[in-house]
Amino acid sequence: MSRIVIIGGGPAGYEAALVAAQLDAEVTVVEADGAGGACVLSDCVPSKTFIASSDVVTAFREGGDLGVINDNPEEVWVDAQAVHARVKKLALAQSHDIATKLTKAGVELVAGTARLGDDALGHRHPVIITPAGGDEYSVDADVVLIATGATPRVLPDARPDGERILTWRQVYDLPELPSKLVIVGSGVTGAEFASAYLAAGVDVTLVSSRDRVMPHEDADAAMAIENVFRARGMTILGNARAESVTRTADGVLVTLADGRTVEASHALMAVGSVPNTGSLNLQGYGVTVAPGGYVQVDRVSRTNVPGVYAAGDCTGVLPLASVAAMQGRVAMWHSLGEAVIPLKLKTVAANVFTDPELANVGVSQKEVDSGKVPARTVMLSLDGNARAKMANVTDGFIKLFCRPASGLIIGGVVVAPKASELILPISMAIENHLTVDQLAHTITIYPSLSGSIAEAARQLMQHEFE
Ligand SMILES: Cc1cc2nc3c(=O)[nH]c(=O)nc-3n(C[C@H](O)[C@H](O)[C@H](O)COP(=O)(O)OP(=O)(O)OC[C@H]3O[C@@H](n4cnc5c(N)ncnc54)[C@H](O)[C@@H]3O)c2cc1C
Ligand SMILES: NC(=O)c1ccc[n+]([C@@H]2O[C@H](COP(=O)([O-])OP(=O)(O)OC[C@H]3O[C@@H](n4cnc5c(N)ncnc54)[C@H](O)[C@@H]3O)[C@@H](O)[C@H]2O)c1
Repeated sequence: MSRIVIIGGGPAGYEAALVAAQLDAEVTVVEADGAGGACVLSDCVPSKTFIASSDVVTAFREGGDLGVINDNPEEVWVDAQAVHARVKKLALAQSHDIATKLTKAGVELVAGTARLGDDALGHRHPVIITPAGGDEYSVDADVVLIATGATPRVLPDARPDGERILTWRQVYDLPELPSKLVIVGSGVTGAEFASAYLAAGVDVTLVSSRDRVMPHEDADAAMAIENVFRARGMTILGNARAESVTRTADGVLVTLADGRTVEASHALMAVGSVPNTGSLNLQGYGVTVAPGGYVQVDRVSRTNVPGVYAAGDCTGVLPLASVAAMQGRVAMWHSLGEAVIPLKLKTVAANVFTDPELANVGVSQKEVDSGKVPARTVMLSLDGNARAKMANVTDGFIKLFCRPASGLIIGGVVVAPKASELILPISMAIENHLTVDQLAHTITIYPSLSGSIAEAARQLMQHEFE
């Protein structure tokens, strides 16, 4: 029986553990904070739960446009303590569910921390485990999986204090919503929180280091969302780098590199993450660590040391829960001798949970524009869609990319409410090598937003005859 030790119990670690247990390995997961890791306890699950509450506020505020009158929309307010309590309760419940699943599968779950021991230059790898409140001990593993995730990046002159200068993990401890919030960093994390706080009625200023928000996303989609943000009253400072964030008597002062300053009641730092790899004795053990602290892995999650694998955010491959989970599973299938398909990022769909949402999959507009990927493109606004009109959806579009000659679908972008649910047909089309003709011939529900996906495919068909 193979002895496996997994360091970190987030999606990479716990999904790996379930696969290894299914393959009859003896598995130990060592997790510092709780089953589900940061994904469940402090990052993905809490933020999406918070957003679920802010979406309700938006629905209330916009009801008037559909003839549902709230005499005083300003009276709709967010009880921060109730929302925060719900966020924490839901995260803990999810963590508990995962712990139960692991235990039922026969996985040993140790609350504590672990690191690699001294390199024994053998086939087994010593892992030093320090259980919470207990004495450290060593386990010799045939296979070790490093799945330790990442931690919010801290700027030297903007140190979070948990009161006024916050990381995204600390916001749920606030007794009330900020009266004025400045969010530093307009990547996916910054944009999601900016959208949610704005909806919740907070005066939001977003400090964006580039000329537009979400610089890594599709430019049309990011601009569409930026326009919604501005129309709803958000202040967005473009080409602005925060140099420092300091406390004032009753709030914070953000100083930008160009000398501008912003005062607010609170600052939320969303300037990226750093991998949790500093205290694992990786270098001592001979595991290659790339610049930035990421563990270097191949597409089956192997490090350079046989028997030592790594998965998830600590590898920097693509920081998504879905990818972390697949990297973890692939590591176990590979190490336990199962047939395995190396990780493919081509069909990974991602979604930004702003309002509206932004989902994408496959090739990007940037790759098409640069000539790297030859493709035909169509971008179809949702404003002609009957269902969108009924629901008063005024912002959004569907974008499809296909191969010029064959019409094979190779990518797509959706900006819409619940874009996360609308991207699946495009992902399935890419995964299953479908053409725009095949998508166009699929009969969709009328009226539906997904009807616009088939309509976009029809438009790409028409191009073939031009
Ligand atoms: C605000 C935010 C929102 C996000 N929303 C989404 C989303 O909607 N969808 C999505 O797909 N992705 C989302 N992500 C990304 C997603 O959270 C990560 O990709 C995912 O958590 C990575 O999983 P992981 O298993 O690698 O690490 P983690 O979930 O970070 O888990 C790693 C765990 O290992 C523990 N650990 C570290 N060192 C040790 C040690 N030495 N011993 C024991 N334990 C240790 C850590 O405490 C942590 O609990 C979001 C990220 C952020 C920051
Ligand atoms: N919905 C989701 O799936 C979801 C949500 C959040 C995060 N994530 C994952 O996490 C990854 C990281 O996203 P992120 O937004 O946390 O980090 P990021 O690194 O993508 O963005 C951080 C931003 O902060 C900016 N920045 C850095 N220093 C700054 C400064 N001094 N002043 C102003 N701006 C500054 C950077 O230029 C960058 O644009 C994403 O790519 C995504 O994979 C996913």
